[in-house]
Amino acid sequence: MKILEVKDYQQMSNKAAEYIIEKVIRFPSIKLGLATGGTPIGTYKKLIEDHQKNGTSYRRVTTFNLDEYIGLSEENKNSYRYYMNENLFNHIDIEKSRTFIPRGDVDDIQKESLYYEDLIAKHSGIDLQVLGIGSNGHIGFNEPGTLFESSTHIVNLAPSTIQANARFFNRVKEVPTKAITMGIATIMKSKEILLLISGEEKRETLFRLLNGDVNIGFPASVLKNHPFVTIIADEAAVKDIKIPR
Ligand SMILES: O=P(O)(O)OC[C@H]1O[C@](O)(CO)[C@@H](O)[C@@H]1O
Repeated sequence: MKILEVKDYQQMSNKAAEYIIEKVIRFPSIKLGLATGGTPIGTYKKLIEDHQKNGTSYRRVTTFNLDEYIGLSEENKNSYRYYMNENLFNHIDIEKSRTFIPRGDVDDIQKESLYYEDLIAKHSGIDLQVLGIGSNGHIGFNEPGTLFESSTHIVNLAPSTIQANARFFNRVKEVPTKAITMGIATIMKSKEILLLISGEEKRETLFRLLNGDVNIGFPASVLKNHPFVTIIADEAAVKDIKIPR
């Protein structure tokens, strides 16, 4: 894993956006894996700014999002489809028909999981997957204990994840308790991974990632088995952590 240390959230967002833009310019038909949550919002802002200023085009780009809450329709303001439209897709020239997010509001979620996994495979996989990380080490919505062999599946969200995500809802009771997520094996099949970590509250998470062993109790540890992972972490997250070189 390669680690790029930057000053703060803004610098992390700038660097991540530069990283993505460079790939999109070099490979206009790139397949990007995208994340939601608070972490990538600044990165998406920079992508929009660059698109408006420099005209970087996403016309031929295909995107696959990691996850979606079960029970929320695409129009629901807390759905990840709504988030992606609002924070990125509505402001760049991407073809909406090439932006894929698992559906959380269909009757047969099991079928949707198989369909989504198959869809990614049919597109020959993801070239660059952007990831955030939960405090408990979750990637996508793969909570501790998820098998590394897992493909797209349904999960029960950990109480700590529900608490952490309650800030986006009016009340904690409104946070869905289940989600559909790419599995760990799905994520690991991506050719390259860009992991973003910011803030003091993620310091222990980063410490465990860098210094702990690979085990299913801390899902992100699997990334140590991937040949091309770049972490962009800010000072608040990295502070006092000895980075193994
Ligand atoms: O970026 P945040 O809001 O800290 O969330 C971290 C991770 O948790 C999730 O929001 C899921 O809980 C992921 O989508 C995200 O990568």
